[in-house]
Amino acid sequence: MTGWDSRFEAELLRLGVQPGRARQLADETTQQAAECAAAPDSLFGPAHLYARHLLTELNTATLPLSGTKGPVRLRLTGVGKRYRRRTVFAGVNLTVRAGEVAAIVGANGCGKSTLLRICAGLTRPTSGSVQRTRRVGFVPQDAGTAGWLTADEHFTLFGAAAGMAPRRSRSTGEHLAAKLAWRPAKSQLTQHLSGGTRQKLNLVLGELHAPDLLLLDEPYQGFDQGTYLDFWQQVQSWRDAGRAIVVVTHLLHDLQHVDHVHDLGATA
Ligand SMILES: Nc1ncnc2c1ncn2[C@@H]1O[C@H](COP(=O)(O)OP(=O)(O)OP(=O)(O)O)[C@@H](O)[C@H]1O
Repeated sequence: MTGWDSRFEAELLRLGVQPGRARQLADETTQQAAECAAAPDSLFGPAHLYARHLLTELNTATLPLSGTKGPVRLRLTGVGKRYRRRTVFAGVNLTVRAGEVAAIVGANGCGKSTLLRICAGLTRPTSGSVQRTRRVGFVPQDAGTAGWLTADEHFTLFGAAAGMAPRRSRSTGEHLAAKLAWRPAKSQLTQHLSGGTRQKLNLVLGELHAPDLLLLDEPYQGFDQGTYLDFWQQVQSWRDAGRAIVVVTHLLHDLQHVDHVHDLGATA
């Protein structure tokens, strides 16, 4: 067994896969690489990232086990934010565990995006504390994409930041895009994509490195009805794979898909 294989198997075990199943998945993965005459790391990227992706795909993660609670991925305790003398919100408590989806709702301007940025560690709270897992994916409301790059170039760039090999970043990106019914054209620049497709790219980039915690700020703006439904199906598969998800939304019919609702209007 190579170092990559043992790291892959160890990550599967750490994520709660049964030893026999973990060994079987490791064997199958090694065999796949051998068939492509490639080293597993050049084909699949880092072992721990590939283990997480594979579990999402297979929906075989055993975290959380039904009836038991998964580990805490995000905990806000008494979090508040003030801009100068204006209090935006105060005293926010929220705990999201592996395998749970939380929604942050509230009127325009009550601080939903600010709270999500605090969750991501991009904005400092004025009070309270934030505990979060290390592997976080953040999908901002305004796509953080570059108009002069193609989708593939974005995948490679964002993947590299997470230590993923270019080939693996591209194949993962294309695979995730397909789940949103999008097939990126090789040479099309992002500035020529429609708003909804740019938002799909934004979502794929947030998920590319298989984070434990996904923070999504109204991620479906510009999606058509079919893609909107695909998006929620994706959320369900992330949840089943043991990820924690926080979604900012103002669409009340989204709430049927979530485990917790935090009404920020109530804590402003
Ligand atoms: N950097 C900043 N400096 C000063 N005020 C800010 C800053 N960022 C946000 N605000 C203010 O904080 C409040 C909350 O903004 P935020 O964008 O978080 O609200 P929101 O609930 O996400 O709004 P929407 O539903 O319209 O997207 C607003 O009044 C906004 O003007």
